[in-house]
Amino acid sequence: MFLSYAGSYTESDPVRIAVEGVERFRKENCDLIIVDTSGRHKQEATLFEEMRQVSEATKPDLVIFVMDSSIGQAAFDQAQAFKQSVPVGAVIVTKMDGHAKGGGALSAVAATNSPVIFIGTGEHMDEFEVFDVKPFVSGLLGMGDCSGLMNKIQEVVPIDRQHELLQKLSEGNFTLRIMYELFQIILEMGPIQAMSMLTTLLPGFSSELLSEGHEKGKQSMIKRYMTMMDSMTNEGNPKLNKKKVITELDSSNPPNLMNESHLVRIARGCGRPIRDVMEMLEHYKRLAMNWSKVKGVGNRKNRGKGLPLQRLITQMGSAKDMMGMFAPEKSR
Ligand SMILES: Nc1nc2c(ncn2[C@@H]2O[C@H](COP(=O)(O)OP(=O)(O)OP(=O)(O)O)[C@@H](O)[C@H]2O)c(=O)[nH]1
Repeated sequence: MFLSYAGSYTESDPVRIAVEGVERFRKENCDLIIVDTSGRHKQEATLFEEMRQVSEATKPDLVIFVMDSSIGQAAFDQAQAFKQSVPVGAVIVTKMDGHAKGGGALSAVAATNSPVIFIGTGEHMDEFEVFDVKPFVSGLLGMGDCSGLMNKIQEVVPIDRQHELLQKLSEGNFTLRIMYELFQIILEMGPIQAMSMLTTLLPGFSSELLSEGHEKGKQSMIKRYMTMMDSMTNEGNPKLNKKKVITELDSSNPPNLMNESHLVRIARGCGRPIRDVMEMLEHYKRLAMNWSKVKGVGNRKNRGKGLPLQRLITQMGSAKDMMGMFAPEKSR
C-alpha cells in the first residue's frame, strides 16, 4: 500500500490546502483521497463554515461523520448540525472498545439518514472494522434475547403485522397488550417456530417447559397467560389513576397498577391461583425491563427526531451496500 500526505507549513487557509492536495492526488491517480478536517463541535460556527467550504471546494464523493461512541445521545444534535452544513452520507463510530455501547450511533444514523460503515475498536490499524449491524444491536440492547426477538419477529411474523409490532416495541413501552399480541402470533406458528420464538421471548421461563417435547406444555402456558390477561378487562382503576384512566393491558407499568383486590379479581376471573397471576406479571416485568433499554431511541424526547428502531437497524444494515464505494477498481 502506498500512502501519501499533503499539507503545508506556509499556507494557513485549510480550503486551499485541501483543494491543492486533492488536485495533486487526482493527478497521481490515487485510489482513495481522504480530506480529514480537524475535530469540531456544532457550537463552533466558524469551523463549521470552514468545513462547508472545504466540502464545496473539494466536492467529495462521500462525506463521513466520525463520532466517538462515548458522546452518547449528544450524537443526535452533533450529527444533525454536521448534516445541515455538509452532505453527510455515512457514519464511523470510534472507541467501541470503551465503556460506551454506541447507542449514539443510532441517533447519528437517524439524524444524518446515513448508515454506519466502520467502527473503531482500538488504536491500531487492524482494530478498524467493517460495521456489522447484528452484533452491534445485540451489544446495544445488552441482551441476546431482545435482539434475537427482533430478528425472530422479522423471520416469523407475517409482514403485515411486523411493522406495527416493531413500531410499538421501538417506542419502548412494552405493555401487556403487546405481550398478548406476541402470544397470539406464537399460537399461530408451527411448533418449531413457536418454540424458538418463545425461548427468545421468555428466556428465563421454566427450563423444564422449554425443553424439547413440551410443546403442549408451552401452548397451555401461553393460553393460561392469555386467559389471565383476558381477565384484566380494558378498564383501569380510576382511584389509582385519577387524571386518566389507563387500562391494565395498556399501562406501561401494570404490576404497580394492580393492588391486591385487582389480583384477586384477575385470579378469580381466570380460575387460577393469585401466585400464577403474579408469576405471569413477573415474566412480563422482566421482559418489559429488557425492552425499556431500547427507550433511548423511541422515548418522548427523541420522538419525531429519530426514526423507529426497526428502520434505523435496516438503515444501519445497508452499510454493506456502501462498501462498493471503496472497491479498488473505482478510482477516486
Ligand atoms: N481505544 C481507542 N482509541 C482510539 C480509537 N480511535 C481513535 N483512538 C485514539 O484516540 C486518539 C484521538 O484520535 P484521532 O484520530 O487523532 O482523533 P481525531 O478525531 O482525528 O482528532 P482531531 O485532531 O480532533 O480531529 C488517538 O490516541 C487514537 O489512537 C478507537 O476506536 N479506540
